[in-house]
Amino acid sequence: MPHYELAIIGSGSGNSLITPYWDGKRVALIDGGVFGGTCLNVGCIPTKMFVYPAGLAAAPAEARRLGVDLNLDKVHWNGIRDRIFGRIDAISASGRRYRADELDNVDLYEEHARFTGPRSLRTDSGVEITADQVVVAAGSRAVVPDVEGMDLPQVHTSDTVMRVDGLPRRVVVVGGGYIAAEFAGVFAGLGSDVTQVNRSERLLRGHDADIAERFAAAAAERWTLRTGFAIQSVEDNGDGSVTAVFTGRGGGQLRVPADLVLMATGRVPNTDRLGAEAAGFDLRDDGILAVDSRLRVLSGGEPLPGVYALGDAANPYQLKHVANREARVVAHNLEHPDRLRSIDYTAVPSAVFSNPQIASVGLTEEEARSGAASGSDVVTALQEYGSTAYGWAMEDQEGVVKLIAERSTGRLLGAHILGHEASNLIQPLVQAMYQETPVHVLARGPYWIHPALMEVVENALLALDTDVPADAPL
Ligand SMILES: Cc1cc2nc3c(=O)[nH]c(=O)nc-3n(C[C@H](O)[C@H](O)[C@H](O)COP(=O)(O)OP(=O)(O)OC[C@H]3O[C@@H](n4cnc5c(N)ncnc54)[C@H](O)[C@@H]3O)c2cc1C
Ligand SMILES: NC(=O)c1ccc[n+]([C@@H]2O[C@H](COP(=O)([O-])OP(=O)(O)OC[C@H]3O[C@@H](n4cnc5c(N)ncnc54)[C@H](O)[C@@H]3O)[C@@H](O)[C@H]2O)c1
Repeated sequence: MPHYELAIIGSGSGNSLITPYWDGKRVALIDGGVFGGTCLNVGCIPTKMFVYPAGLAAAPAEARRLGVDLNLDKVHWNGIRDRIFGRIDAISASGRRYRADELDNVDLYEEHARFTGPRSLRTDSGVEITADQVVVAAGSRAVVPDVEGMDLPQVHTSDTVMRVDGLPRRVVVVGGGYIAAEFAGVFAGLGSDVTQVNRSERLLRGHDADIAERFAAAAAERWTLRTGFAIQSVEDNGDGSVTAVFTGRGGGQLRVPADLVLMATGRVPNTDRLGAEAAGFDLRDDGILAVDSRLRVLSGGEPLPGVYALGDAANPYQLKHVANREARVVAHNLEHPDRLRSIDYTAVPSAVFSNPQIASVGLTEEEARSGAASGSDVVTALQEYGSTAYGWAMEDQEGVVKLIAERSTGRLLGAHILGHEASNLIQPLVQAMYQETPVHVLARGPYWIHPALMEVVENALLALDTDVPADAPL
C-alpha cells in the first residue's frame, strides 16, 4: 500500500499545492478527469477566450450608433475553437507531463478515488493510498434536470458546448445564472439566433434587483429572452435539429426549435462521489464539505488534523479566485502545521462576462436594508455611464454603477456595475471595502483620471449621501 506525505484529490486548484517545499517528499496527485480541472479546461479561461471575439463580432451594431459603419464578414467558429483549445490543451498536457513524468517525488493517479478513512483512499483500479496529510480539491460538476432528451447529441453543458463543430444557427440556453448569461452573450455575439429560457421570472438570482432587471432588459435587446418556463423535454426532430419543450408557470407550453441546446442549470460539488461518509467528513446541506476557518475538514463538528478542503468542494462561491486564495492558505497550513492561518472572505467580488458585463461585490440593496440596524442608515447611488464624458463618447445607454453605503460611517456595503469593463471598474471598490476606506475618502482623496470611464465610479461615490466629517478631503 503506497504511503505519501501528501495526497491531493483534484488537479485544478489542487495542483498549485505542490510547492518546492514538497521536493523530495512523496506526493500523490489524483484526478479522474482532464488534468488542470474546470477553470483551465472547460471553465473561466476558454469561456472568456470566446467572450472576447464575440464582443468584436458584436461591434458593428454598436459602431453604427456612433456613425461608423462596420461590416461583419464572417465568424470562423472552428478557427476560434481550435485556436482556443490549441492553447489550452497544450497547457493541460504540459502540466500533466510535468507532474507525471518530470517530478520523481510525485505520483499522478489518473482515475477516480474515494475515501476509505480520513487519510486513506481507494482508486477505481483498486490502489489503496494512505497519506499523512490530505487535501480535497475535487471541484463541482454541471447538473441537468432529469427530463427526457438530455442524452441527445444536440444537448450540451458547458463541458462540451465549446468544442462543437460549426457555429450552431439556433441555440436554446436553459437557465438564468452566470453560465447561461455568458454563453447567451457569446452565441448571440457570434451570430447565432439565441433563445434563453429561465424557470423563474428573474435572471441572475442573488444579484442586486436593479442590476438584474437592467441586465434582463439589455439581454432582451440582443437575444430572445423567455422567463417563467421550466424545461420539460428535448425532442428529436429527426432532421438533425431538436425542439426544446418548456412548461409555463401558468400551465402553458413553449416549444423552441434549435440546432443546439445548452443546459446551464447549475453545478453541484463533487463531494457525493468521494465516500465522504466513510471518512466521517461533515457535509453541509448544499453538499459542500464543512470546514473551519483554517480550511480543515470537520468531522462531528471538530477539525480533522491534516485533512483540508478547498475550492468548489468547500465553499459556496464557485469562483476560481476564491479557490486560488484558499489554495494559498492550505499550502501554508500543510507546510506549517504549528502556525495555521485562516481564510479571509472579506469583499469577494465576481463578474458575469456577458454582454453587457456585470461585476459585483458585497451586499445587494435588499440585503443591506434588511440587515441594517436602521434602514435609514443605508444610502444608495445610481450613476449612469451616460452621465460622464467617456459615456458620452461611447453614446452609452445602459451602463450603470450602483453603490450601497452606510450613511453614518461612510462604509461601502455593496457595489454593482453593469456595462463595459465592469469587471475592471469594480476593483477600486473592492479595495475600499477590503481596507474599510470610507466612501468620501475614496471619492475625494485620490485623484481620478479625467475623462476616463472610471469617472462613473468617482461620480457614484460622490453621489452617496453619507455623513462627511469637516476635515474630510475636499
Ligand atoms: C463555464 C464556466 C465558466 C466559469 N467562469 C469563471 C470565471 O470567469 N471566473 C471565476 O472565478 N470562476 C469561473 N468558473 C468557476 C471556476 O471554474 C471554479 O470555481 C473553479 O475551477 C473551481 O476549482 P476547483 O479547484 O475547486 O475544482 P476543479 O478545477 O473542478 O478541479 C477538481 C478536479 O477534481 C477531479 N475530481 C473530482 N472528484 C474526484 C475524485 N473523487 N477522484 C479523482 N478526481 C476527482 C476532477 O476531475 C477535477 O479535475 C467557471 C466555471 C464554469 C463551469
Ligand atoms: N464569471 C464567473 O465568475 C462564472 C462564470 C460561470 C460560472 N461561474 C460559477 O459557476 C457556478 C454555476 O453556474 P450556473 O450558471 O450553472 O449556475 P447558477 O446557479 O448561477 O444558475 C443556475 C440556473 O439554472 C436554473 N435552473 C436550475 N434548475 C433548473 C431546471 N430544472 N429547469 C430550469 N432552470 C433551472 C436556475 O434557476 C438558475 O437560473 C456559478 O455559481 C458561478 O459561481 C462563474
